Amino acid sequence: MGLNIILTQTGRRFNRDWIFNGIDYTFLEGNSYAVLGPNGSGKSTLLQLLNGSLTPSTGNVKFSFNGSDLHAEDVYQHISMAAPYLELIEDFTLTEVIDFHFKFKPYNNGMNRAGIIDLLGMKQSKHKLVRYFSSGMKQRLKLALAFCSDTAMLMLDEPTSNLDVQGIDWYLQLVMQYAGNRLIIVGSNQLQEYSFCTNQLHITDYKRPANN
Ligand SMILES: Nc1ncnc2c1ncn2[C@@H]1O[C@H](COP(=O)(O)OP(=O)(O)OP(=O)(O)O)[C@@H](O)[C@H]1O
Repeated sequence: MGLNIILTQTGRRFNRDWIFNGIDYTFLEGNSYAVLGPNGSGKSTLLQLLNGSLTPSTGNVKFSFNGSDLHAEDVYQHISMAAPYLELIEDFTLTEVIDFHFKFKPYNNGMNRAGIIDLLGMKQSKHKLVRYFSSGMKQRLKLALAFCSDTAMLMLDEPTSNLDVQGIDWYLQLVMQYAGNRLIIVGSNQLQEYSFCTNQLHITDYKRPANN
């Protein structure tokens, strides 16, 4: 399995404001990339282009899966994503959230519901409604769902938001154990959460004015 993404002269604007422009960049299967930049620079916007949920205003975003072209609207099937703006279903219990998620995505090899609850250390909270989880517990749950899904791309926007020091260590363990050989893209401005990435894309390099 493998997902590749090729950007050619890619730019995005909202109304008259160009967020970035002229990105030529290739994201290759099996590699890890950090998308870096200060608050409001356009990291989340670029991640949305890379997961097919937003179209570029100029230039191209081309996806391929196992060597065949993939339509942007089908990319979501091959992605697991964790981000502060993607909400969990608050009216579900932990068990229900896990079962619901894995109706749509397959488990990683050898993983199952009990394995995830173990990984989270949340046996006591199996039947607790997610709305009563702390913000750190919710973040851990989002990360566990993403890492334990068998998908070609792992997309993590601000993966350690709301995590304490132990939570950050726990996240780094997930990276070592469950990242596997997939394409990993991390949107971040905190070294601790992207230092394992072997490639870096700085949004500020693409703040040049647009021609159109
Ligand atoms: N739907 C939208 N309509 C108009 N402007 C938008 C929209 N989405 C994002 N923006 C603007 O685009 C810019 C980039 O936002 P984005 O969320 O991509 O930044 P970011 O680098 O992820 O920021 P942060 O680190 O704070 O999460 C901001 O100025 C934001 O206001």
